[in-house]
Amino acid sequence: MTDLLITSVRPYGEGDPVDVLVRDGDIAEIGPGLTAPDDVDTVDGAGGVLLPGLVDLHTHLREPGREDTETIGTGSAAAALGGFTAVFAMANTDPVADSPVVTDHVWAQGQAVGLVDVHPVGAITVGLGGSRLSEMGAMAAGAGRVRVFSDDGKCVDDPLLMRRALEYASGLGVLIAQHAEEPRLTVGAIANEGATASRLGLPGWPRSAEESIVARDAILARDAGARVHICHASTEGTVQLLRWAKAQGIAITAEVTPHHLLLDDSRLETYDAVNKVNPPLREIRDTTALAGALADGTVDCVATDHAPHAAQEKCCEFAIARPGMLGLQTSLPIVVQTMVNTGLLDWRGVARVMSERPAEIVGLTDQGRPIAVGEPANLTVVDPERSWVVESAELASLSQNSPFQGMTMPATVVATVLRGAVTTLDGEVRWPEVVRR
Ligand SMILES: NC(=O)N[C@@H](CC(=O)O)C(=O)O
Ligand SMILES: [Zn+2]
Ligand SMILES: [Zn+2]
Repeated sequence: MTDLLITSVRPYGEGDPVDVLVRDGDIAEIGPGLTAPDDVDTVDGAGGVLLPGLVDLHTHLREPGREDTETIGTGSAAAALGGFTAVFAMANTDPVADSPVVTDHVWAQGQAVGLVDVHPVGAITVGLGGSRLSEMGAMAAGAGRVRVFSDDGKCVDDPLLMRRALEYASGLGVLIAQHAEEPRLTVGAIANEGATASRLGLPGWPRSAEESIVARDAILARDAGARVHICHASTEGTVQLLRWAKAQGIAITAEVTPHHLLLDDSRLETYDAVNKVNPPLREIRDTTALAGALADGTVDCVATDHAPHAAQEKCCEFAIARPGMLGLQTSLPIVVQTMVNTGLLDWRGVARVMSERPAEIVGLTDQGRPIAVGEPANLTVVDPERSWVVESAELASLSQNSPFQGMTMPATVVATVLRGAVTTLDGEVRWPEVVRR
């Protein structure tokens, strides 16, 4: 059965436009002038770029516990509109995703929604408490097949516990993802420690809080023979440490967020808490180092750290506002702006950092695949020329804390395809069936 014909797209932005025919969820034919039966679903690519479906290793979907700010349904819609076919939902929910009860629910609910594969991240420690390891094996063996564990939102700061987590994870073949923040160095901290924070009277969050943990964990991973992944790398020093660690053959990987590529702490002048995030926005030298590192592979991939918060948690004093920013619907255009339009990456590079590498890091075998006959049709069509203006209220998320409000994005996700089914087209979600949102 033919599912779908995508016309006039340029895989990886290369060569002349071709058509792509999808059958039974897989790519069946690629070439110019393909035809399909009349009743087949079609997407007009209009000469746009075809990428493998995007994969996000770091999102917060807030279900269970804070369904007033996001659900697996609304978060899935935002993800699909952003070009994603798989996302990893962090464990800092309520209850915490520290048991198969929660992780299996997240997986099952994501499948019931059907817009994007929602892979649960399991907590490393019980209740994110930082003192006792969770039952990683039970979560890995459950229906949610958890393959990434993280206490994100909190750092696993106890070095002995981190060592044990790495050893345990390496035996299970799963990945530990660290929120690198030495908590003793960030007590009361809210903005990057530097000139801007001093001028604005905001307590500083020093780079050393991140870098000391990155260095420590690289060494712990080396000695455990384990892999470690660094969440939301934000400093020039972290880039240098990653470069050093990779040169030693340490199995360390890292992600950077779109906001840490584009924004710096000069945004804080307004005291608008939409710019509050953890780790904080840094300085130009950091954004420059991160972009260079993403281009040369020192930083492996982009991850959104999509972190929805309610209005009352953001429209308040900077000091008490929650940290976090929306990211799913703006990530691809920001990568275009910071990496493609600057000449740092071509579209092959975008496919690498937003799909192939993240899929590889977590061992997804059906995502981040080549655009080729016989491969699963997880695809994203991008119009690289069509710009749009961010209106937070119009994003699919239940929350509106986008720091990109009012900014012009240089590129548009035209369509997203999950296993041959169109999940979004021209900014509209195609809900597979009536589901709870
Ligand atoms: N990034 C953030 O500022 N906030 C995240 C937690 C986290 O990613 O550390 C959240 O859950 O809101
Ligand atoms: Zn974090
Ligand atoms: Zn996070």
